[in-house]
Amino acid sequence: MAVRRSKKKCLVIGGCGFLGRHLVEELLERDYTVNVFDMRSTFEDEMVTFFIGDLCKTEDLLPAMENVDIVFHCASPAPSSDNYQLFYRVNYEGTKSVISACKEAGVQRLVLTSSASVVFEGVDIQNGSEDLPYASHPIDYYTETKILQEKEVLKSNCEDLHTIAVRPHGIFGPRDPQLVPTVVDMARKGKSKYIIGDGRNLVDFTYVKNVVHGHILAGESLDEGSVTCGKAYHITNDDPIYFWDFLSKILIGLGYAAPRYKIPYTLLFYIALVVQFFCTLLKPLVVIKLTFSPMRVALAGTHHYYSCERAKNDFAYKPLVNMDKAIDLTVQSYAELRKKD
Ligand SMILES: NC(=O)C1=CN([C@@H]2O[C@H](COP(=O)(O)OP(=O)(O)OC[C@H]3O[C@@H](n4cnc5c(N)ncnc54)[C@H](O)[C@@H]3O)[C@@H](O)[C@H]2O)C=CC1
Ligand SMILES: CC(C)=CCC[C@@H](C)[C@H]1CC[C@H]2C3=C(CC[C@]12C)[C@@]1(C)CCC(=O)C[C@@H]1CC3
Repeated sequence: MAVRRSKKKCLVIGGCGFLGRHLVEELLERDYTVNVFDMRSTFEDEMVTFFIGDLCKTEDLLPAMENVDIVFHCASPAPSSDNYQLFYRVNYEGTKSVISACKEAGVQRLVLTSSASVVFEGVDIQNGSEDLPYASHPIDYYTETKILQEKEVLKSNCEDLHTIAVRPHGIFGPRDPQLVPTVVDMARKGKSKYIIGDGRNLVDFTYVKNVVHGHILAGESLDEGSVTCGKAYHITNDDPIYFWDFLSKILIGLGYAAPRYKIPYTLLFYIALVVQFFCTLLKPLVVIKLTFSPMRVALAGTHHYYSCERAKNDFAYKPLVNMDKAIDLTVQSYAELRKKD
């Protein structure tokens, strides 16, 4: 008689990262058995089996996929890196390795963490649905390879491997290495006094626990014949907020002053483009990290918020934590970044 496993087993690729580790914690809460695959180790948990390797190598992935029901692929190089080769290798070629490893190991469900930015070209998007076309001029290399990656995952959906792409936007929460630390760094350097544009551009910032909830529901939905197979889904807080109100709440919560002085969006965007051009010319001699890259200026000065109706309809998604509570929990978790008197 075949032995029936009672618990579902999953693998989180990128499980030592910000989103990945929150996903691991919630999967354990919901009684899944969890494997983690990552190229680095950032925490220990006796309930988790860790595999260290490079996702671009199928042979590294295979041992981690043994008897796995659902693979969550949420690994990527940091978006702030400017290295096209790295993005292409990990996000595109690496994702193809993940797909072949899933097929070879007999995994039936694959959930990709994509990004809502795959449709963003630097111009306003208001309540955008998943039917928007992919950006024909993506705002950076990261986004360009997230598009390639998502296309590959969705087209590999077949009878044996059911795939889905979750598109979060602006993830924040405890242990995020990117958003809150960057904003605080800017404040400490006196660069957070300015508002780009009129300050009334609405944006999705999504609390990490809501993103995790969306991923788990997406994975659970991938039954044979489900409408969700081969599709992309926005996962948001379903509560767009003025970009500058969000930043102000984080800054004030941590004891810093809110941005006050308005700079015209178009002016700053073109300045950022020119500065980026000179930085590229100087790259062989010196590497300069721009605080106001054209990508950041575009993200800070335009509307970009998305509808999550499809996720609500197809797998009953609804955010678990509202915006005020999410900001509060996030601010409380960053005691070390609080302004010292
Ligand atoms: N942070 C955000 O606001 C958003 C993130 N996303 C996506 O969510 C996912 C997770 O992002 P975060 O948790 O913020 O990033 P993170 O940088 O905290 O985690 C990514 C993890 O991937 C691992 N990784 C990278 N290359 C690898 C390789 N070759 N082999 C094995 N592991 C590798 C890293 O070691 C890291 O632990 C990414 O796919 C990202 O594109 C999407 C939308 C917004
Ligand atoms: C210009 C300024 C005031 C920037 C400070 C905040 C930024 C560090 C974040 C604001 C929006 C964020 C964001 C991302 C990274 C961090 C921000 C630029 C992503 C690019 C991360 C990866 C994605 O897939 C899309 C995100 C969009 C929003």
